[in-house]
Amino acid sequence: MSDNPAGLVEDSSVYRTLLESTKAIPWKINWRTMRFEYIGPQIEALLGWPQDSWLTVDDWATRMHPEDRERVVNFCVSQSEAGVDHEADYRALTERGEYVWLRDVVHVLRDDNGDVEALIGFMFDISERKKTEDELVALQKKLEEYSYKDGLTGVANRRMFDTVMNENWNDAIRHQSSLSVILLDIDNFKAYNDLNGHLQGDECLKRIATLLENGAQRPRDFVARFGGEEFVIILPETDTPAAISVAERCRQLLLEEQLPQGDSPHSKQVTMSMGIGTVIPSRHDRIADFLDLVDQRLYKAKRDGRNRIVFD
Ligand SMILES: Nc1nc2c(ncn2[C@@H]2O[C@H](COP(=O)(O)OP(=O)(O)OP(=O)(O)O)[C@@H](O)[C@H]2O)c(=O)[nH]1
Repeated sequence: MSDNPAGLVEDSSVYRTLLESTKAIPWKINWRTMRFEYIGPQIEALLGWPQDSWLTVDDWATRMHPEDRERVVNFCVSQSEAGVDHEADYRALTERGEYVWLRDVVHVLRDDNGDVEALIGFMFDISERKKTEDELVALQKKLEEYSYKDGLTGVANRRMFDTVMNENWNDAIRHQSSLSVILLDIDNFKAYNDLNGHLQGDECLKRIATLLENGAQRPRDFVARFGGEEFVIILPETDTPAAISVAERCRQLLLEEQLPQGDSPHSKQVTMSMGIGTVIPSRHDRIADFLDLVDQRLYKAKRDGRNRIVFD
């Protein structure tokens, strides 16, 4: 029987062939001299730098993205000093000036005294994986956005309105400040859709959403789509006269847009009706009651002939 029971090949050329035919790039660094003792020839195909240009750890560190360098070098040095195997992801500079995402998997070798002697490892090209990760992060962000944005108009949706309204309500209780809300409904929008088509109706909703965002100018003012052809504006720290002037500004902006109503018997131009409410809420008041009151005013504006603002 052989004295090599594991069947390990003793001819080092076999190992070399194996190492140099993998996609991962093998390397070895002498920890005392901080010089490369070996790096696989595959490095040239991946990064463009010739195999014999990798002399010291400085060649490794300087060919790293400046944003990754300090973090990765500090991490690898501290792990190596502690004798801990580790991995690090970073962007490596190519000879053409581009960057490739690498994962370095590092194994720490110790001598008989237990002192760190060398580092050996493999570099893996993880660009594809990173790309997928980045795409997933972007997708996740989009999904989060969709969960609080109205898909058609891009302003906040009803769910977001509920959250923001709650925050402002509590804030107004705490500071005993005036909180105003404007509820707006496009007039005769059914007729608009019937006359101009649903797509044109969608366009009209988008333009009105943009215009409302321009009309409510303070940083904490907040516009949301309340549902269908109804929008809502929250105006924190705003009394009734100030809320009326925001509503008037929005109405004015809509008139300036001159959106034709189509061949409608109602009016030549798209208009909207608005209800305004202002409250300095106490702990006993309920948001739903306040919104009901504003809604009643909006419907009073409709009943009184539309294209108007009702605030009491
Ligand atoms: N194009 C489009 N239309 C919508 C959307 N959401 C709601 N609508 C339409 O808005 C119209 C609302 O009609 P009604 O509730 O009868 O009110 P109105 O015709 O505006 O009449 P008043 O509010 O009384 O002035 C309906 O025809 C809905 O189909 C949307 O996302 N896109």
